[in-house]
Amino acid sequence: MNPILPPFPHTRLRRMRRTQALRDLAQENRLSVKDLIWPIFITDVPGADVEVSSMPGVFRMTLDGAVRAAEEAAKLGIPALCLFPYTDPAVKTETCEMAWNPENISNRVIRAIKAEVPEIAIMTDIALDPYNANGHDGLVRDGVILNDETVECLVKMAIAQAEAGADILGPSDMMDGRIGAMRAALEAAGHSDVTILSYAAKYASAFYGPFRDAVGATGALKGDKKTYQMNPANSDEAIRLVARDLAEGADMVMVKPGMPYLDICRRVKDAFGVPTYAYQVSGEYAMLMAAVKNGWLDHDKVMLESLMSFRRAGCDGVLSYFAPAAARLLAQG
Ligand SMILES: NCc1[nH]cc(CCC(=O)O)c1CC(=O)O
Repeated sequence: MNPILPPFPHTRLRRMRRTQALRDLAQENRLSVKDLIWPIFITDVPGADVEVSSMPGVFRMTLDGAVRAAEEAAKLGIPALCLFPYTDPAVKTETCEMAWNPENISNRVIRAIKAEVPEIAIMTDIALDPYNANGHDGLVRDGVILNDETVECLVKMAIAQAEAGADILGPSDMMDGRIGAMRAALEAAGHSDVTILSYAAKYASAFYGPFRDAVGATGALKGDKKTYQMNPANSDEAIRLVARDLAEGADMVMVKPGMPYLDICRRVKDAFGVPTYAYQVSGEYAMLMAAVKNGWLDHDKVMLESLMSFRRAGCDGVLSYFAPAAARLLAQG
């Protein structure tokens, strides 16, 4: 861009900011309820359907609660829900079989929502951590996260979710080769319409802390995820990962976390022009809500400003725990 800018006073940039009507006309980006994906935590553990202490206003839901959330999302116009299971430590094993069990909580919730509110798109999470005694996204042997063996498990998980009726599969595991393996397996199993939103540029971030509380992984996780999630210092590597996942058959890509990585969102959108999403993760939500609770920030204003920042950075949409609150506010105009 090469702006033509005659000298002052011919140019007075404040002219276009004088009234709301002029500001509306000059506005470059807009935030709509249609840009939102609402992540929810689901559980079948009795008594676990409570507020997540580090995420004020976010509650784990039972199957019935999740169906009600889908009804609410439909009423508000939110196009998609993303499901994250909180599991009983007793079902977590080192081999993670529960991850591809058609009767696990995620797959039951997918079927229940699809039966009651079919118009809502259901996104899933594909990674072994909710079912892994080690808390890692992949199988662990002698302290090493196994890539190829994990991919086989992830493919089984993907097929089980597709069979349950998921619309969007969200591999969040960061193993190499998983998108291609899943795409081939989906085609072979007759699920050629199931979309993949790859967590392509997912960083080893400290901002996931509250999420690990929400899904009950905090105690289980041994060590960190730095051998598979990205180094927060890297940017070119994100471009290579996105290129790789698109080449393997991803329909959409994600950058995660969101606000500390808006530069990556912009680079990805400019480089590829594909449907690009950001995940405003649990720690970002917790951070804003903590300041709101202290009376230091205005809830509605920071919520909308933070969500708009993703649109300005080139994102087509955003996964956010603020989705229902933002949708209600956007409906008021
Ligand atoms: N596969 C796990 C997964 N999927 C989504 C999140 C984080 C989401 C959030 O913080 O809101 C994580 C956590 C992690 O990688 O440890």
